[in-house]
Amino acid sequence: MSAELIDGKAFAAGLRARVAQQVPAFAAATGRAPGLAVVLVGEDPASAVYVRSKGKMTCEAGMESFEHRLSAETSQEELIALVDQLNADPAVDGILVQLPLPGHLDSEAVLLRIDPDKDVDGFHPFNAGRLATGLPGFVPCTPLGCLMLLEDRLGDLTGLDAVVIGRSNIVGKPMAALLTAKSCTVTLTHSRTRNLPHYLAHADIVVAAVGRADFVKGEWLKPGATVIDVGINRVDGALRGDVDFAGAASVAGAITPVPGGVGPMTIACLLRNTLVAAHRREGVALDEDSI
Ligand SMILES: Nc1nc2c(c(=O)[nH]1)N[C@@H](CN(C=O)c1ccc(C(=O)N[C@@H](CCC(=O)O)C(=O)O)cc1)CN2
Ligand SMILES: [Mg+2]
Repeated sequence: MSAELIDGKAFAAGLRARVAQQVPAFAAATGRAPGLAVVLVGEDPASAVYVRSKGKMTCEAGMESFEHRLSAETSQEELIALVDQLNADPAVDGILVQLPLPGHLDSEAVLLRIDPDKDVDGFHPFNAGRLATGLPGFVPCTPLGCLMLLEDRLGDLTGLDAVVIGRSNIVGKPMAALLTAKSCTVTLTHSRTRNLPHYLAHADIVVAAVGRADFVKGEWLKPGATVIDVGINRVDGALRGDVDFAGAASVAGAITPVPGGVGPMTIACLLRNTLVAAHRREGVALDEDSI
């Protein structure tokens, strides 16, 4: 292995500490802590772990956590009613509905119901549109975390060639928009792209979010590339990324591990977005770029 390891776990811990540092001043100005409501529907084991972590880290940052656990049989109307209640609650600055939802529920309609000013996941089409047009809004946590790791490693990204693999609304598309806003030359590829190695051969930055274990091979990479692996694939009880780590690590300049790379950044960025939402809602000044 010659690549440098990008320690997302350590970076995320630093980000959570910077968020926590800002909470007392907000509380002094408003008489309350920032509040995050997380909604879990059903018993998906991975989702339950993520929701527990979100609650724990929200409290550790000095913020208020409101957890809503609903049965797998919850109806669309009941879920929408809860979102309406959270939209109207002044103690709630951020609302997150844990995905995936059980199959009988309409995720798009639920996300559309969240007040865009409380949409700390950045999944509402209003915030997606703001990101696409370069206006301030909320950026989805996973691609925001990837961008922070990239800027920490590479500094100014201007002019770099970036290839994003995966076109989901949650990672691939917002990632491409963020890198475009940072003046990268971005190619958005996906599982159906013909001749992916052709595009990767020129990429200074690779973000893999395709959802297939070991999909990206080391020999496809440009030597020295910075590789961000968003994949969390469970194979025979172990976690695997979307990148063949051993092969890629002998070619890349730097790479995120799985676990311990992008994953921890997702929750840290959620806390960051909640802090930002609270300040914006209360009209309290915050230097958002310093966090
Ligand atoms: N409403 C949302 N739903 C989902 C999101 C999201 O951002 N908003 N993202 C994922 C799940 N997720 C957070 O919700 C998440 C995934 C992974 C991690 C993480 O820390 N992963 C660890 C490994 C953990 C493990 O062993 O499973 C790592 O990569 O090191 C945190 C949060 C889908 N749903
Ligand atoms: Mg995510």
